[in-house]
Amino acid sequence: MIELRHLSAGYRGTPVLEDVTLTFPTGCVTVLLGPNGCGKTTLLKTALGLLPPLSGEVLYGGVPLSSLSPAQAARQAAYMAQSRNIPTITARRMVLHGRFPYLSFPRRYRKEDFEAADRALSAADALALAERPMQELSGGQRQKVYLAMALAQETESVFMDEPTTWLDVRHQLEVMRTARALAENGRAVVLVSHDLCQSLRVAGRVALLAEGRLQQLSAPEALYESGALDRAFGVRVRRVETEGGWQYYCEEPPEGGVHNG
Ligand SMILES: Nc1ncnc2c1ncn2[C@@H]1O[C@H](COP(=O)(O)OP(=O)(O)OP(=O)(O)O)[C@@H](O)[C@H]1O
Repeated sequence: MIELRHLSAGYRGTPVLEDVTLTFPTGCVTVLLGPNGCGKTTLLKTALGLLPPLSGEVLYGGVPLSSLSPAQAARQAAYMAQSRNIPTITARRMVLHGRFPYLSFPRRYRKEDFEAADRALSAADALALAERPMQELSGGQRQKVYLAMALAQETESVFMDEPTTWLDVRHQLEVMRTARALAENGRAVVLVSHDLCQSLRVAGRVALLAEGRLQQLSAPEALYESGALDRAFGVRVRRVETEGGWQYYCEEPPEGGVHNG
């Protein structure tokens, strides 16, 4: 399990987030929610060791991340990043990059790496794209390949930064279903999304970040009932009960805005 202890994260000594204590348990989708620029990506990158903490600790299974090699860390946590350069390779080669942490010198893929890559392509509904060059794929198709690359890493924790960007509604729902299925199969899924309504439906727990702090960590229903979402986003979040459970939606704030307390 990955754990953040009194973590301050930011750039060049200036914190974006301070004193965040949070665990990402297995079997659960933890969604990070918060307004633009509140530090969601900064927190993910710090938890993954891509950005050094300003203070506090990141622990992987009780071991400080700073004491692990990049390959050891990458066998525990995979990252589906928000944007990246598009290399001139096929989708299958891209997904095989997810196997790097398992290769020893000389880096030659084994049969099991090809099998893991194809399992991941299949789970991300991207097997049909395997031989296509990345450069020729649409934004949504590429997004599926990046998801497959993260899955091919076969880690206990999977971090996804806005994984539904570029996807049409059906594929957005599929990615959310995949996130939930990964958690049901015992993984820890950490998801950043701007789709408040989908996030509240998929989350086991929501960490609400705003004003440089972790404001609240709770189940979606409790977070909704607290009114903290309305205050953080300056909207009115509403919900209706349907056969499929709660459906959330947002309305304009009342005149005069949403007040604290
Ligand atoms: N490389 C960087 N150097 C300096 N400041 C940065 C850097 N990257 C991000 N920031 C700043 O850190 C703050 C948090 O950015 P971050 O990308 O973590 O926010 P976010 O919550 O993920 O935002 P969004 O919802 O818009 O994607 C912002 O003020 C941003 O300008």
